[in-house]
Amino acid sequence: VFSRDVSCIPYYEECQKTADWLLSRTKHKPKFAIICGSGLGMLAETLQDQEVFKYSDIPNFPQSTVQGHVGQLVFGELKRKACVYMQGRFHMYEGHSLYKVTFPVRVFKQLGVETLIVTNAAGSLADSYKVGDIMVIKDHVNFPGLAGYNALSGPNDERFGPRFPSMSDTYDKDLRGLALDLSIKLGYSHFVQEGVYCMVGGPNFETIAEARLLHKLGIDAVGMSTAPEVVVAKHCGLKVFGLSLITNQVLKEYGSNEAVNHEKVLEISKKRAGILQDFVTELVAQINSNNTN
Ligand SMILES: O=P(O)(O)O[C@H]1O[C@H](CO)[C@@H](O)[C@H]1O
Ligand SMILES: Nc1nc2[nH]cnc2c(=O)[nH]1
Repeated sequence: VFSRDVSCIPYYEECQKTADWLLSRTKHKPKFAIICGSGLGMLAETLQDQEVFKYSDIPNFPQSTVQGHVGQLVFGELKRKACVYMQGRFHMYEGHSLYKVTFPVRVFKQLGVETLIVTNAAGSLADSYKVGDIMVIKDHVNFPGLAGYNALSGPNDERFGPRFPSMSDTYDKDLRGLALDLSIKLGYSHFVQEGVYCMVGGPNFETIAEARLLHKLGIDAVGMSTAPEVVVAKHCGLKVFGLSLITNQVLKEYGSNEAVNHEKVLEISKKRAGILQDFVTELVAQINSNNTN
């Protein structure tokens, strides 16, 4: 489940075939790819001149199985910048190999994408965060990766990137700075934070003891995605920027009956998607006007 089946057709060629299939059907040449987190598919709604491809029609693409993840790629223009949105991501807990989870990122690279923007729904461990806050991801802890369940496990294809990629500067410093400046300009600074995201395997939410452990480790927000996509993006030379929407507080005390569930996560995502959409739209516009890209 966790590493790729090395007996399948060559991975690079497989990604290229999918990229070529898409390029022959869309007029857009995206420089930005945006992955929509749980319940955040509507981020793509502001795209102009849309072209939509269902995952079930795209060669080699996995299928979405989680509620709140529609399962289609949407190409279009945001402030005249060509973008591709992934409405529905793949998670390790769905049973996809990490090679499948990260397949779209490598396809994006072969489409000519230069910047990957990841979004996710996450629970907060930081005491100062509130439900509805947006966290600019400064760094991550890839728990499955640390335990050997890494999307880069298996033979390394140098055409994607090096065997031992550095991850010390993964979330682009300039883009983080730009986002924090933008949050002030947009009047968002009272709910925009910067912090560390942690990926756990899921699909269960945290026990109290696990929540306390993550809190002690200095983690600000926890979810079940993002790290594999980001690791693969960094490996193949994409710029990375990430936003977590805080959909719930992770319980750290016994005796509460406030337990989180996926429906509550989706409810908050739906409520805050508009704000996240504006943030991403303005950021994409600024990246170009500031020549940060
Ligand atoms: O990370 P995304 O896909 O936003 O979704 C998060 O929300 C779901 C749990 O409600 C999990 O899939 C978790 O990873
Ligand atoms: N692991 C985990 N994933 C989430 N996704 C949204 N909220 C949460 C949470 O509290 N924990």
